[in-house]
Amino acid sequence: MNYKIAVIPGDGIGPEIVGASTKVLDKIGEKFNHTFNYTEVLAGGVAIDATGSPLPQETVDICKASDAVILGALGGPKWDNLPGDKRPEAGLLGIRKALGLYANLRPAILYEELKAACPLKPEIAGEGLDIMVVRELTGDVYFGEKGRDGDEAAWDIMKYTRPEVLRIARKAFEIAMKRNKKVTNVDKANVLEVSRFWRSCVLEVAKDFPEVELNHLYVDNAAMQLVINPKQFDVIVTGNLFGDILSDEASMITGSIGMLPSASLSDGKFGMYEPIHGSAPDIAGQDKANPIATIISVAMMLRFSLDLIKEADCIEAAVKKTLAQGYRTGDIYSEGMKLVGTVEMGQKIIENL
Ligand SMILES: NC(=O)c1ccc[n+]([C@@H]2O[C@H](COP(=O)([O-])OP(=O)(O)OC[C@H]3O[C@@H](n4cnc5c(N)ncnc54)[C@H](O)[C@@H]3O)[C@@H](O)[C@H]2O)c1
Ligand SMILES: CC(C)[C@H](C(=O)O)[C@@H](O)C(=O)O
Ligand SMILES: [Mg+2]
Repeated sequence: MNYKIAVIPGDGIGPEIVGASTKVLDKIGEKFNHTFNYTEVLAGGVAIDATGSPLPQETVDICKASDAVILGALGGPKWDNLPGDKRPEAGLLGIRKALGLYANLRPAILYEELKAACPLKPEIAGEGLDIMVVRELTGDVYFGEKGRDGDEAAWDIMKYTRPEVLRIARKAFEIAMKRNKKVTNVDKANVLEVSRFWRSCVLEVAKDFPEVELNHLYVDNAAMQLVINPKQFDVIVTGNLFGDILSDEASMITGSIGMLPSASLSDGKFGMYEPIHGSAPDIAGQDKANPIATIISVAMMLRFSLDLIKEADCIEAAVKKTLAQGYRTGDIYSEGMKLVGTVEMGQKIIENL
């Protein structure tokens, strides 16, 4: 089969990690007889430099005409002083919104091989830690009304509508039905009206899933529970802002932010696949970035958007094998392991496909 893939390398380490993952995908194509046709498009800082806009219309059009999108990371210090709507990050929010990608699945899995990189005590992290953070991605304070009154005040309105909450809650319950049938709703319903509303919508959807156990945590408690008892979680469903923060926290439990992939999905098969981390300006261009989050994001693309399950399994198995052989980028390195760069990590994974 032939597949059309839009590729947004972006800024900082973006081109390095995306380069490693498309090489993995090419090898999968060879092995399983598929052709992946890439169209590289601009977004973020590099798009600002080339076109003046963080999200050129051409990028949106090409993404819409593709089967799926792979994104590296957008943003960096060079563009930090631009006004909000001109920043690289506005390009990321814009593409998520334009493609209707309301459900962001961020699986935090602690690989057996990476136990030494997990900062939690072994008895806390335990065996087989596997959490799915389902983050709402096109609403909340990210997309509410914004304003600024000169030097006096500024505001970003936190708002959710009923259809927005119902659809993300449904997604979370459907995912839980295929896992351990437990959903933890995370909000701040003790303080925020928007959270009380969110929770009432989640409760409404829960009625359609009587087999799923539902509990609720306030976000501050959830942040604490993630480090004291992460094994209690199966699926976490939460809003855009809380999900952003909690998924970075969950990523560290897996050893590094360089390990956490994500799928940003709409209702159909289409999706954008992006690591949860950023452009890591501190290590950009130095062959130090861990490409695994992006490579596993590509496996998620094969699984969710292209229905290529064997191929996705093959990538995930190759990543595990490479870790079992002791290869580590700096972020997941521990004593006695073999330190490799981005390129070599990618090559080892390809050899293990
Ligand atoms: N999806 C995205 O495009 C995305 C996500 C988060 C942040 N950002 C942007 O990226 C820029 C930098 O943000 P930040 O520094 O807060 O977060 P970051 O995730 O880029 O980096 C945080 C820390 O994690 C490390 N790190 C991140 N990814 C890594 C990897 N693959 N391998 C090894 N180490 C890795 C970095 O070196 C850094 O020390 C900002 O402009 C921010 O807005 C973009
Ligand atoms: C860069 C930023 C807009 C983005 C977000 O907050 O969604 C990032 O932190 C992420 O987690 O994908
Ligand atoms: Mg984030």
